[in-house]
Amino acid sequence: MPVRVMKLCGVTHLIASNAAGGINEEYNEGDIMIMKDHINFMGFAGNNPLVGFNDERWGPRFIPANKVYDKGLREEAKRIATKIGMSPIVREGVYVFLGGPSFETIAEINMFRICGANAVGMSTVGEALMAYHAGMKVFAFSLITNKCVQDYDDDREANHSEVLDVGAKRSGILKKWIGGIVEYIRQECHQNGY
Ligand SMILES: O=P(O)(O)O[C@@H]1C[C@H](O)[C@@H](CO)O1
Ligand SMILES: Nc1nc2[nH]cnc2c(=O)[nH]1
Repeated sequence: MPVRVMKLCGVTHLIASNAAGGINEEYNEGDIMIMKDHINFMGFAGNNPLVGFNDERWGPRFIPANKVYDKGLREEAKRIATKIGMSPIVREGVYVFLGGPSFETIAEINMFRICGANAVGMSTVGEALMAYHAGMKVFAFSLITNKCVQDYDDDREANHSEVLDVGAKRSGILKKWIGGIVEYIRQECHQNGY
């Protein structure tokens, strides 16, 4: 498990990113959504990375999941976003994790919107749960690469090339933002004697 290898190497914080479709109709292509929570839809079907024998050296058998995404890191990330002038594109919301690789049907998107999801994607939740279980602080965000189709009269179709295009377009500002967050984590580790 890569996250556990990181833990063995002394890593204390996980920063995870993903490309995601925007379900919240106020979200625009190119927005960045800080993950404040997730819906582990894969987990509903028993596909949780913590299933199976639990070695207590990694963490306890049963863990709470209401504080997976560290509040202090989220607040700091918003502060840095304001400082570098990117707050107009920064959101905070709930990510729903599906297995893919097909994108969603209109009925699925409508269901997830009603369930409180703001963005949908195919990753991150497994890694976040593993890291939180092992005592690491987790920060995760989604780059909204497309607005999900939620209407049968909308002829657009989700596709991977727009995901890559939006990723390339936002790479500069994301490097600056993540650089600021990493510097904050470095100082925090230093203060805590790591
Ligand atoms: O960042 P991830 O890997 O979650 O990106 C999503 C899932 C697929 O790799 C890709 C689909 O276009 O976006
Ligand atoms: N599942 C899913 N993953 C994505 N990654 C980027 N856009 C999307 C999307 O609309 N749905």
